[in-house]
Amino acid sequence: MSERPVRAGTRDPDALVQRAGARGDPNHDQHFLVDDRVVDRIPGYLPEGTDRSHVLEVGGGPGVLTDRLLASAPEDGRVTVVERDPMFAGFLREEFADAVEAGRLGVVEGNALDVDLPDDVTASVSNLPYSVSSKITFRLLPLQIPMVLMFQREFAERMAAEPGTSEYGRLSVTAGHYAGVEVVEPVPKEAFSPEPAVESALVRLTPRDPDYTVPNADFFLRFVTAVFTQRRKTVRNAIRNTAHISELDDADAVVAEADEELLSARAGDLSPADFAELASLAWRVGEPR
Ligand SMILES: C[S@@+](CC[C@H](N)C(=O)[O-])C[C@H]1O[C@@H](n2cnc3c(N)ncnc32)[C@H](O)[C@@H]1O
Repeated sequence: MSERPVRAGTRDPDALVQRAGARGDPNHDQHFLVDDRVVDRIPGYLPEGTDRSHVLEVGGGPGVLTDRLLASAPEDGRVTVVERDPMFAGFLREEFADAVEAGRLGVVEGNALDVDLPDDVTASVSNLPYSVSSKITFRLLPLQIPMVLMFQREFAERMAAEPGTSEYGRLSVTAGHYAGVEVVEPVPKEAFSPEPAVESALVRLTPRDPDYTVPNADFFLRFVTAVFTQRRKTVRNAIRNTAHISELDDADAVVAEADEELLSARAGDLSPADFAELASLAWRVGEPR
């Protein structure tokens, strides 16, 4: 049995998994980082100048990332880790008992989708459970904090995609509404145990105001989602065909007033600002419910 090291930031991933006494269960999104070169780099991907006084980690597992986050926090800084699996939540409390006692680590046992989150978190660094990574991300994005999150690689590339590329879509526009999105490191399957079926990537999300304005953010996101469900159609037809999703009573009024160039394009060619122009018009004349 390996000893628990005293200094944060030095715990060996394999030893942690061993001490936790349980293998990761892929059916519960449990793929643990075991390549310490990758883990060591992760906290450094937060944007320069990030306030690290209270970092949120979603999905702590056996705590290899928790360990690095505690090590990279300022002396009076805190880490809160949310973990759904009671066995791993209990292990984290025990393994990091010193940090818990000192008030530097809080372990919240529960589902990150609905558990109360502390209202003073300043950043998030997480190796997310992939089956709910989108929902968790869109719960965190409105907090407008810098984040470094691990995703399935394909998902990460869709989030960061530019207009006109095949990866560009609903995800790129909606995530980009809250943050600048950059893929900072592709991570191979071998960095995890058990290995996931897909490749992964680390993404940096830097909060920012978009370079356009919209009268209602929820409606904008709904409108973008609706139009992208018909990405092969012209925007004109997509707006008409998806009024039930965007919840517009008068999609024809939108089409009658919109710019012809935007209407004859496909969704994948519109910039976020183009979407904002159309959504603003739809909000004004389309009788949104
Ligand atoms: C990919 S593992 C990451 C574990 C650890 N941070 C690491 O990097 O090795 C995801 C963790 O999230 C936990 N988890 C799964 N679904 C969750 C949810 N809805 N809310 C909170 N934690 C969840 C799993 O039990 C697992 O420990």
